[in-house]
Amino acid sequence: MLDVSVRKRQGDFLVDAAFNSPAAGVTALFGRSGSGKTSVINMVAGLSRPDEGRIAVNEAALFDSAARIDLPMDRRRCGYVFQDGRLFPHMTVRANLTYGMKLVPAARRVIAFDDVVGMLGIGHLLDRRPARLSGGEKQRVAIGRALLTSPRLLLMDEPLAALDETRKGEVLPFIADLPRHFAIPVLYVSHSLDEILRLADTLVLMDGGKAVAAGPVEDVVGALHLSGAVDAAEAGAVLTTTVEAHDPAHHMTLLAFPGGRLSVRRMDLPVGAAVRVRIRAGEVGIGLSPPRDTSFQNVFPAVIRDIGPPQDGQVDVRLDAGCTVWARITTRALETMSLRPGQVVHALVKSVALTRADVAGHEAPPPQRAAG
Ligand SMILES: Nc1ncnc2c1ncn2[C@@H]1O[C@H](COP(=O)(O)OP(=O)(O)OP(=O)(O)O)[C@@H](O)[C@H]1O
Repeated sequence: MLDVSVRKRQGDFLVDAAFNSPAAGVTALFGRSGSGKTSVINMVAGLSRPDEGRIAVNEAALFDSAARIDLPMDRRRCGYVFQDGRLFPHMTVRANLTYGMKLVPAARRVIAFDDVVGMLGIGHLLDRRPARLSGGEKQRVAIGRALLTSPRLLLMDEPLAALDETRKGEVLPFIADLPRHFAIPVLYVSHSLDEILRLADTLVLMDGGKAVAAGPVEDVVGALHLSGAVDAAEAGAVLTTTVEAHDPAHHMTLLAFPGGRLSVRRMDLPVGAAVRVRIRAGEVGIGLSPPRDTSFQNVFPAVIRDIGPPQDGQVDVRLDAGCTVWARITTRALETMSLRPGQVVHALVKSVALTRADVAGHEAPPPQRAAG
């Protein structure tokens, strides 16, 4: 278990954040700029000292003001990957990597050089200096250097933020595989919902210095929708589904979820694989009866739970289809259809975005849009 409960005044800003998460997989700290994400991760690393609180990884206290524990950075055994890599420019990649390793007594080295180099695909770069690496290669080396300190927790503060989309796509699968491959929990700061949906198991939503929600990603995404922590275009639902069957004749795959089935573009995954999908509110409409003449492949019954406040002529409607799905419709449609809470309707899903296909331990494909 990763246990964080910290209080610190920084000028006018008060960090007062408490959350815990399983010390396994990726825990993401998510929130708007200035919400306190970096402040929290820096306190975990030992780069900044809370006024009071407790930080523990699997019962090992790194900081505990009541017990007067404040381990120095090197004894916290946290690997840290920064946004800008921070490699030593005068050293080769090999020297950068072994630098991290030599910081740790040989008896405590549980992660092997060859394993890290092989897993990150950086064997051909070992004799180069950082100036001759691409941004994505630099970040892979920075991750390798952090791993080779055999940390008990890997901290990553926006490690992809400085990369373009292509480079991000290169590095992201490595980060996704880290926790399982090396059995290391990762605490990951990002303000990109796409990244978080690809990577995270647990989501901590930060707002105004506080952790306002924490839990499995699928649960907390509902809170994101309500809190305004994501832009309207990004808001929606995230569901974990299971591959139920393939329809090779139509190049489709059927995904089972609590409300029924979703039909998406064919995925190369075995039946039974767990797949995380995202259904943006703007991609969902509402019908009073199941439409017969439509190209929509994904239509399922649902009950209206809430109708949000109107904004720019649109409202978000919270639907219960065995799990929460949001639909964004016009206020005019709301009035002409006389929609109200408790009513049984049909959700019409225009498209489903696949965000992660390894929830049950399978390889993650690149994100793709699937016609629905
Ligand atoms: N040393 C400091 N002294 C005073 N205020 C600080 C200090 N460090 C951070 N702050 C303030 O604390 C708040 C939270 O900053 P923090 O960097 O933790 O946010 P963040 O969520 O990581 O933001 P971003 O996504 O932009 O990196 C900000 O208002 C910032 O100005």
